[in-house]
Amino acid sequence: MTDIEVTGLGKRFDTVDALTDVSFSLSGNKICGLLGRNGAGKTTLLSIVAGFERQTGGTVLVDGEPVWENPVATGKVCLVRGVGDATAASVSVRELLDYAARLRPGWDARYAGELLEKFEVAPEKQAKSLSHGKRCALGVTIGLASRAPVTIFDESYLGLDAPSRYAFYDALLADVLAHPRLVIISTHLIEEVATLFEDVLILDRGKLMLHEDADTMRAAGAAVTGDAALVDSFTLGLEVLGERMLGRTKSAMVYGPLDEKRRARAREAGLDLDPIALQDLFVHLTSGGAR
Ligand SMILES: Nc1ncnc2c1ncn2[C@@H]1O[C@H](COP(=O)(O)OP(=O)(O)OP(=O)(O)O)[C@@H](O)[C@H]1O
Repeated sequence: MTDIEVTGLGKRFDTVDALTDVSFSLSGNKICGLLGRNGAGKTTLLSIVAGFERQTGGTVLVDGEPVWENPVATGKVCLVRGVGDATAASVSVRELLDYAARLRPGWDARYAGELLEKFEVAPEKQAKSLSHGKRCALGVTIGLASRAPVTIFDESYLGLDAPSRYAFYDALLADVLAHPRLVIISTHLIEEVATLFEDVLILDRGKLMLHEDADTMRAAGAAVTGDAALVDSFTLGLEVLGERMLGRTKSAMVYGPLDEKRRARAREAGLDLDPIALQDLFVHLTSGGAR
């Protein structure tokens, strides 16, 4: 089991503070979601954690070791950024996987082959000549088959079409169950992957806004559904994040804990209470002005 300890992390690019005083720790075998709007600092943070980029302040430790220019620490982290940096290479897919196999002690060649078949990526093709979606598929194949103790997908599956994205989610879940490890998924498209997350980190303008386990986050609000008039009466005085109508039925997303008395009132009124969608919460928490 590998752990990551980030303390007071800062990164300045010329005049831009991409990260400011970010601190958190992750340990245990689980899937964590790193959420943030465009420009929030996700790629910068993950690049520093993987040792691709050097911080300008603070520390990042992997199993107690600083990551910058330290192969002991960086060898434990596999970061797939976008389509995967490696997929731009002028080599065949097969050669690229052979290279990954030499680099990654946990590499599973048979599994990599199965994934290529699943995503219909031809091993003899030049990696950089693949379509954008197939390069994404190759990137996530390298990430999954690396079996690195810390595997990071930085928006790396977003170029996949819907069937391939769901194939990726299924493969990830099955593989993490069979080979437990720490996985970090960075995204701003949350709905599809939200159910995979056990932990959620939200970055906002370079600062860590929230680090919570996903169940606690979902319990921070509720979706109240039922007859529109009854929903309106129930939500009076509560913070409502959004509403949806379907005929006479309304669903309102309420932010803030509901005590047992209120929950009983909802039941008596025939209203349904469900956990709030992570996406709705994310939009609410980070919508303080577009950049
Ligand atoms: N090499 C760089 N030089 C200058 N500024 C940079 C550099 N890399 C990132 N930045 C700036 O740092 C901030 C964070 O960028 P970053 O790419 O980490 O955000 P992100 O959350 O990954 O965004 P997105 O979701 O749009 O990919 C942005 O303001 C960006 O312009």
